[in-house]
Amino acid sequence: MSEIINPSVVTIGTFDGVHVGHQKIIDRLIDVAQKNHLESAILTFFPHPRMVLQKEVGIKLINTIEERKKIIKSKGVDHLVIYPFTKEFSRLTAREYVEQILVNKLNAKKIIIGYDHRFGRNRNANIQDLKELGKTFGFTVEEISKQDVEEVAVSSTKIRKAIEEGDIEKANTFLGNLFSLNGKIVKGKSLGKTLGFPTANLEIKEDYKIIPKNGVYIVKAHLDNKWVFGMMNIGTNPTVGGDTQTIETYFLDFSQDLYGQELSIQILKRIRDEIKFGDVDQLIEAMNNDLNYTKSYIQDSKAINND
Ligand SMILES: Cc1cc2nc3c(=O)[nH]c(=O)nc-3n(C[C@H](O)[C@H](O)[C@H](O)COP(=O)(O)O)c2cc1C
Ligand SMILES: Nc1ncnc2c1ncn2[C@@H]1O[C@H](COP(=O)(O)OP(=O)(O)O)[C@@H](O)[C@H]1O
Repeated sequence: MSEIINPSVVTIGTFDGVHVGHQKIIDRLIDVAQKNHLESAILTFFPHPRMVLQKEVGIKLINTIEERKKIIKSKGVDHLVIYPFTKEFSRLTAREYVEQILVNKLNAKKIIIGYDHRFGRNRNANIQDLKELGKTFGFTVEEISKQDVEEVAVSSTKIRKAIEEGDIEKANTFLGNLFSLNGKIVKGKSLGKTLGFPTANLEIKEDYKIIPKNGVYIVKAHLDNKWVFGMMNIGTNPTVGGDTQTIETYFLDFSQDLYGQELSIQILKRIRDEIKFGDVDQLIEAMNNDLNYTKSYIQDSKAINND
């Protein structure tokens, strides 16, 4: 973790999704920073505390740590400080944590924090304790109200649920952005080309990334300096006897080799469930229907966005 030399205003949290509720806190953080001539910093823990303390839960996150870094940077926050959350770290007392991290490493002069934030060994300390420690260490504490905190927590949970149910449009509305999957294009079973629909297989290295419900989706990706639309299948390819989950996209009006490339694929809309067809001809017919549906979606969205 890098140290922040200049005095800062800090907020602490996971910020999973960096959604419209988080955006309000980020706006506040930047506003306080500017008015007080401080640098703005978000302190986040990675791996997520629940990944370390409750491994069995297997939590899924909307953003990988790399995705979160990128989005937060794009919002104009000066520092995203990622502190490695370990069992040893979780045993620091509240005072040790405040002194070692918030004061010595982040040089915090102001801390913006939820009314119910708890910290230190066994989550012993609360916002009142933080205010007291502020008197010793020279920072002040600004509280985020119950209502604002609940809005944020509820929408991260709501977004995860919407993604798991395949309701990408709802997730995108809450995110104020398009949900995306990022990874590398790898070789598949080499069946796609024979079906007339070559598909780029996306390999996501982070096992904690949330994956939408199996099914077919309209997507877009930035390839070769332009936006290309595609249709993505998430599933096990039951028609051709597959059994492991793959994420594969056929890109429209595109014919280049994508193997080995890092791709960011943004998901726009769900089309249908993945189906186990009786034979490959039925699958091809369904893919052609998906193609027609996708083309008319693109036409309509072009009419709306005028691009
Ligand atoms: C738009 C689209 C829809 C698809 N729908 C289904 C489906 O409903 N059922 C299915 O078994 N496979 C479906 N597939 C997956 C094909 O079976 C898959 O593309 C084929 O197995 C090629 O795999 P490969 O890329 O590993 O060669 C779909 C693929 C695409 C691109
Ligand atoms: N329109 C396209 N959409 C997706 N991939 C394409 C397209 N045109 C060419 N490709 C290339 O073809 C590969 C997919 O071919 P495919 O026969 O499905 O093989 P495999 O399943 O072994 O990856 C992609 O990874 C990409 O490199």
